[in-house]
Amino acid sequence: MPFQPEPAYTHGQAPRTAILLCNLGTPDAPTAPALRRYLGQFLSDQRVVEIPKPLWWLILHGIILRTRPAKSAAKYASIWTPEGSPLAVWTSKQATLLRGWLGEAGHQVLVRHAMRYGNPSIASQLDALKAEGATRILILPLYPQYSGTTTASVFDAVYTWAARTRNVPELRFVNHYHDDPGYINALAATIQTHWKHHGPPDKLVMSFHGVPERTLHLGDPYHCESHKTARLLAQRLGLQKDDYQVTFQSRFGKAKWLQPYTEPTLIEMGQAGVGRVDVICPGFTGDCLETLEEINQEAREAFLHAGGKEFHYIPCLNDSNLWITALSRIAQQHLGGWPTQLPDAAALADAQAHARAGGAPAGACPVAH
Ligand SMILES: C=CC1=C(C)c2cc3[nH]c(cc4nc(cc5[nH]c(cc1n2)c(C)c5CCC(=O)O)C(CCC(=O)O)=C4C)c(C)c3C=C
Ligand SMILES: [Fe+2]
Ligand SMILES: [Fe+2]
Repeated sequence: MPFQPEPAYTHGQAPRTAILLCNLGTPDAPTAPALRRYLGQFLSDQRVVEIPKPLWWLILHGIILRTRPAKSAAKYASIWTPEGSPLAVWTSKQATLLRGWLGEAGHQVLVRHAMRYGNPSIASQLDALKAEGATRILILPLYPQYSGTTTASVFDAVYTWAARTRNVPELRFVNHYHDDPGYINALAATIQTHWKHHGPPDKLVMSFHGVPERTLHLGDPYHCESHKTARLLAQRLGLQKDDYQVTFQSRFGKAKWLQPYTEPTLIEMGQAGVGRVDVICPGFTGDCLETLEEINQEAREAFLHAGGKEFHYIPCLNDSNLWITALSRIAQQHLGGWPTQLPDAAALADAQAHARAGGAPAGACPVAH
């Protein structure tokens, strides 16, 4: 792909630091055509589905994209809000709050959010940050646990953008924060607040998004990081082994995924006489289809149908103060050494002079402007 032309005045630009919060992405509307576009992009990513391309292309276009979009659209319609898809709403809100939090802490950094699939795309937001003058960009995925299927795929999109960019900003990447004390503390506080009003359940289920089991054997740390999050959270809540259970949800396809599976486990619990379960999804930083529909609707119904008495869904961290505080600390740790103040008056005047001259400072370029 040819490199895009870029304005030459950026040669003399004063440095600015930026953060790009990245999430998975969501369809633009709860309709079959929007779902087809979204799922087509998502499920064509070889990080997500590792089946060899020609065979997978046939299955994806011949079967999945003919049947799944309409079914998924109906599920999305059941959780859609007047502002849009919950995942998009929370992600955008988190970026706005993080900008404010960092500003309060005296850091004048640019903050935007992007989606790996759908809109706003990672490439469009990196272009926008560059146009706003960002010369250093921290890539911060909203996935606490690293997985090749999610985190690395975000990084791929950044590398692809960089590979077609002439003047590449400095880039840093956050791999994970599954054991970050602020993140664990924010989760614990959400649960404790719920228990203050409702008392503790018979069982706390911590449900993480699943991945194919083979990725664990091929070196993906996601399984271990999910279990570490759960262990730290249980410790922080003072729970014993029998008080909680880690499960994996959202299985896709016929292959074996990480076990135990969330819904079958809840059914077993209902059948075994567990009266009340509380379910939290610590791997999701914002509520979305997988938590609001799959857990709070489908899994709830399955548990109650199997004999369970009470099902409490504990929402994701979303816009909680403790979570945004944790996120801003995680960002600040990774910004270490990068200036986070607006350029001083002299640097700005210098940059403006270069911009007016249409190029770099006099004498700094090998050619006259
Ligand atoms: C096909 C394989 C999939 C893998 C591997 C996978 C991993 C994975 N996903 C998330 C987070 C989210 N997934 C969401 C939706 C979703 N996930 C898959 C498939 C895989 N995910 C599909 C097909 C869908 C779309 C919905 C559907 O049609 O069923 C979402 C919600 C998006 C939303 O719009 O609300 C999130 C978030 C993680 C963290 C993860 C691996 C660790
Ligand atoms: Fe997923
Ligand atoms: Fe493990």
